[in-house]
Amino acid sequence: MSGRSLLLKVILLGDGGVGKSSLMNRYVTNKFDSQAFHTIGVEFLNQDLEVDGRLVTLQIWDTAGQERFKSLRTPFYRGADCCLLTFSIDDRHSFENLTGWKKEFILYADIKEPARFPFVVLGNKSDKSERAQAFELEGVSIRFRLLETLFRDFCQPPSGPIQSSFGSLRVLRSLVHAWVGSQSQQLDCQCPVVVSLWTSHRMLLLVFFVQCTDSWLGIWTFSFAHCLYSLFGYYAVPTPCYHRLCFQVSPIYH
Ligand SMILES: Nc1nc2c(ncn2[C@@H]2O[C@H](COP(=O)(O)OP(=O)(O)OP(=O)(O)O)[C@@H](O)[C@H]2O)c(=O)[nH]1
Repeated sequence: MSGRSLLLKVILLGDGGVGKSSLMNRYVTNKFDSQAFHTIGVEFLNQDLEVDGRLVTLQIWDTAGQERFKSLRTPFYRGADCCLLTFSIDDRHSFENLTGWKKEFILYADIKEPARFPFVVLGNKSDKSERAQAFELEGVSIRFRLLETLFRDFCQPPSGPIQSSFGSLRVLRSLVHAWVGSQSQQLDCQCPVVVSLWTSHRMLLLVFFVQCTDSWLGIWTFSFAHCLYSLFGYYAVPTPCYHRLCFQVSPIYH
């Protein structure tokens, strides 16, 4: 391993109770507290990773999702390298609110080119699939229309090759690698991908890599996934491989 560590600031945003603190603690300390309290303001933990032989320190900032803590969390958005927009799959509003979270982040982090900024959407609490299925019955397409809107919104075709402030998407991929373990080992692509993965404690991650060199391919991929879901109730997971675009099909819930 070479050189000094590269520090990467990652911000977790999302409604109160979606599980941001739990995600962070699970990732860094491998602990899960079913009686977790609401965060007040912000907290952060560091996690070291090795990426391509280089040491990267992820500084993960967990923020308070409740509205009353807005003024306490927003000053910490500046300087972020990546924003993880988190929702709970059993709470549709937490998903609908992601657009607002994204706007808040762009404003307070003073992001000049939002279309080039790496946002990742995480859907947490996959173990609560029964409630999520109730949403399905309420209106099957609502959630996916939202996903599509969000995806399109995030996936404005960039004007040039992606140049994130920390070099490349490799670091982000490594974050997801570490997060979801061995299942994500094939995450090596240059296009936006929609991934659904279960972690060891059954969190579903819907990960949208939205900064990419070829957005149109991503939109096509997403449409394909959407079609599969509409037709068969299955979600297509492009096994991320840019040159040989191949698909695994997995049920979105258990
Ligand atoms: N069933 C289930 N519960 C979870 C999961 N992740 C978190 N929780 C629970 O959800 C509750 C809220 O989790 P937190 O991690 O505190 O949520 P938060 O988003 O940090 O909330 P704020 O601090 O208010 O912004 C806690 O009781 C957790 O135990 C999960 O994957 N499945």
